[in-house]
Amino acid sequence: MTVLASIRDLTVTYRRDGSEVAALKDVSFDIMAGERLAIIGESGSGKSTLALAIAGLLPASSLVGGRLEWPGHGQPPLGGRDIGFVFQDPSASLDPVMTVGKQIAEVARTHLGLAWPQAYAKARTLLQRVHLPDPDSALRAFPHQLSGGQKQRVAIAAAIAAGPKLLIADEATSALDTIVQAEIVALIRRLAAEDGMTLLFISHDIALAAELAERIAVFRHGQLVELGATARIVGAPTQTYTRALLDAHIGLDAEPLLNRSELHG
Ligand SMILES: Nc1ncnc2c1ncn2[C@@H]1O[C@H](COP(=O)(O)OP(=O)(O)OP(=O)(O)O)[C@@H](O)[C@H]1O
Repeated sequence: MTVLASIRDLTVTYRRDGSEVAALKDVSFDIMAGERLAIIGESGSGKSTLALAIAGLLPASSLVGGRLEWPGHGQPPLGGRDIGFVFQDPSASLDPVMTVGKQIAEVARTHLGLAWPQAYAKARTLLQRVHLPDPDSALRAFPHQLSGGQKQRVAIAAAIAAGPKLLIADEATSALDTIVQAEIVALIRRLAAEDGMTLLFISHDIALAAELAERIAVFRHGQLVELGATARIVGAPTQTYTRALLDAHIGLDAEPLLNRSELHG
C-alpha cells in the first residue's frame, strides 16, 4: 500500500477571545491510499479540526505547526475536487433555493469543466448511484422536499461529483436514525470501493466505525491515543481510554439483553 497523506507533528491552536485553545497536539500518522480509516473520539477531541487540516480548510486565525505531505501529489490536493466532504447536517451543505440537480451539476462544471447538459447527465447518474428513487424528479427537487436520509444521499453525490481521491465523512450519519444510518454507511462503503476512494470516516461511535473501517485511530484531548487494525483495536486495545469507549458500548448493548433474559427466565 502507498501513503496518500503523511501527517507529522501536526499541532493546531485556535485563538478565541484573546485565549488559545489547543485542538491538536503533535499528531503523527499516515493515511494509506485506498484504505477505510476511522477517526474516533469524544466531542471536542479534535476530529473535525483534523479533517479541516487535511483538507486545507482551517480558519486563517488558527496557528498550525508540523507537516502534512502528499507523496503522490505535485501540489496539495484541492478541497471539493481532490477531497470530497460529507458533514453531519446535509441542510447546512445544500443550498435551500437551488435544485438538487443544479447543485450536483455545478460541482461537475466547476471541477471537471463540463458544459451544463453533460453536468446534468452526470448529476442524474450520481443520483442513481446513491439510490435516490426517481432520479429525474430528484434532479428538479429542492432540498426541503427530501427526507434527511435522501438529503444526505444528495450531499454524498455532490461530494463525489468531481471524482475525489479522498472522501471525508465527518459525523455523516450522526443525525440519522439507526436504519438510515446503516444504509448510509453501506452506501459510503460501496461508493468508496467502486471509485477506489480513500475513506476517512469520522465518528464518536466506535461500534459504527468498527463496522466500516479497516483501521481505527482513537483521539482524546487533541492527541492520537492509539491507531491500529480494527480487529486489534476492538479485540485487544492497548489504551485504557479505548477500553473505556468499548466498555461504554458493551454496557449499552448488554442492558436490554439482560432485561430480556430476566423476563424469560
Ligand atoms: N473555530 C474554532 N475556534 C476556536 N476553538 C475551536 C474552533 N473549532 C474548534 N475549536 C475547539 O477545538 C477543540 C477541538 O474541536 P473539534 O471540533 O476539532 O473536535 P471534535 O472532536 O470534532 O468535536 P465534535 O465532535 O463536537 O465536533 C474543542 O475544544 C473546540 O472547542
